[in-house]
Amino acid sequence: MFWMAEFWMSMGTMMGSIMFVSTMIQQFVPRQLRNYLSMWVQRLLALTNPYIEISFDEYIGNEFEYLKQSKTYTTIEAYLSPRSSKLAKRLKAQIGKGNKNLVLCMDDYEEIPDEFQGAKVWWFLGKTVPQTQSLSYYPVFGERRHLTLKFHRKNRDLVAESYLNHVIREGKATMMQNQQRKLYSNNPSRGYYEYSKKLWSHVVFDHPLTFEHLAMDPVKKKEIVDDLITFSTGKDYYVKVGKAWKRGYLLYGPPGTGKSSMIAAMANLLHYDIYDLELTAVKDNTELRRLLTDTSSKSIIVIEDIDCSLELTGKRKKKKKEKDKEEKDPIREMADEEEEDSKNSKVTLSGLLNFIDGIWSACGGERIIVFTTNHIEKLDPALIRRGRMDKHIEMSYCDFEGFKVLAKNYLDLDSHYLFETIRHLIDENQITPADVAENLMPKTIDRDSEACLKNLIQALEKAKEDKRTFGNPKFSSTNGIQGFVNSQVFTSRGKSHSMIGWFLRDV
Ligand SMILES: Nc1ncnc2c1ncn2[C@@H]1O[C@H](COP(=O)(O)OP(=O)(O)OP(=O)(O)O)[C@@H](O)[C@H]1O
Ligand SMILES: [Mg+2]
Repeated sequence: MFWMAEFWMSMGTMMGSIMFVSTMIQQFVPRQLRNYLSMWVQRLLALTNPYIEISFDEYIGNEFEYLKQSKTYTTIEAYLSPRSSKLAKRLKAQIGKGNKNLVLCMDDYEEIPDEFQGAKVWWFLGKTVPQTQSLSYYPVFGERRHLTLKFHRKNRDLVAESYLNHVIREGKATMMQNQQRKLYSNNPSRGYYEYSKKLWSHVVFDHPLTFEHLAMDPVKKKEIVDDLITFSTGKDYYVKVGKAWKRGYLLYGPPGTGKSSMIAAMANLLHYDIYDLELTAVKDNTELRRLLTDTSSKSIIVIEDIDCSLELTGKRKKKKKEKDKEEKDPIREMADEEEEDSKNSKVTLSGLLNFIDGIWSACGGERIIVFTTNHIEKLDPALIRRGRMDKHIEMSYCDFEGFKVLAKNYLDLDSHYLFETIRHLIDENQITPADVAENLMPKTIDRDSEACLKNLIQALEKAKEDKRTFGNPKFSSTNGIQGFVNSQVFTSRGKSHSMIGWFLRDV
């Protein structure tokens, strides 16, 4: 016991002496000499210390200017977040973007190890606390954190050339995943928004639909997913072949076959924003260009019902003019024309072609352009030729494979004795996935699966009966009962069915 007391007493004396010497140095050694001495001490330590440290500050700037949060720091923080939650002993919890979930990150003065290609490194979160507190609007005099990366000097090249790039790449990917995605729609060029100069307005895009939910041929589905992933990871390839980093998809098929649903699945797969472009609200080609340059990269630009959009700019106006010509006096006619011109979009086909693949589409890159249509045969071949619309995807009626996907989604069923009956009926009829989905949707609180399957069988039998009476239906109705529907009904309702309308309906 006695030796312990003596040990602590001598320790105390030693600490006291160190403190005394350091106070003396602070008091009597001039600052410049102090800095000089400290530099030499650091150099001597570096000779014996085999570890190298790189520090990343939370804020950029100095005390005399407004401090900006460093993007590098936040990216590294995002990279470390999943590792911290596994490895750090003390963690801080923050609410993630959109108040959705808790994000864990390491607490101050914590250290976590990481490994890269066999090399071990350590990350340490430190902070500098100001000596004196003063009031400020800006975080100038507040606490400043810094992340320090420590590694052995033999790994210097590996860290500088590969590891840091890996950290930034992964960090950015994590940030993308945590980010809330947006569904933008263009504002009409006349009216309030013209003065506020806001071309797009947005809502949070939070649609749960993924490729797994989509009822379609599994081989085709895999091909599309592969194509999208190849595109999103193909930056270097596009640079190599000298192409703008964009890809066009044309989705065509009858109503209710999943064209809009596929756009949601694409956005969810790639974590891209969606820009739903309503062409009829665009004043002219110049505005179309401005809209494009105002989109961000990592986005899907959608023009729904493209056949209806183009019709509005040309043919329909002409017909009306011809009809009215004989009935009106010339002055009235001119005034009406001017009024109509100011209302109608003057976007031309060539403007749209420029929009897709002209020099304007090269701004920024990483954009997907999607057109949807119920009538591919109505589209100008120039608009959909490969290179503009690189991939043409036909969305079609539901087959048995598609039904199985929907039965799993809606009823959590992999098999059922009624499946065989449905297989025969589905092969004999044309029914859209939207109709199948509607029939499979439980209508009672007990979610009786068998009743839903019977509903579907009933709808399919009715469709069979109708087919016998009226012939093959052009399209199915979307109220769950198969019917003979004139295709004109769908053409005329076309424009009101924009992506945003669909999104809000589905949410
Ligand atoms: N292939 C599919 N897989 C899964 N669900 C589908 C599919 N097709 C349609 N649905 C269901 O039907 C609803 C309507 O489909 P969606 O809006 O995607 O059709 P659409 O092809 O865009 O139709 P329109 O041509 O009228 O715009 C969706 O919300 C979804 O619930
Ligand atoms: Mg649609």
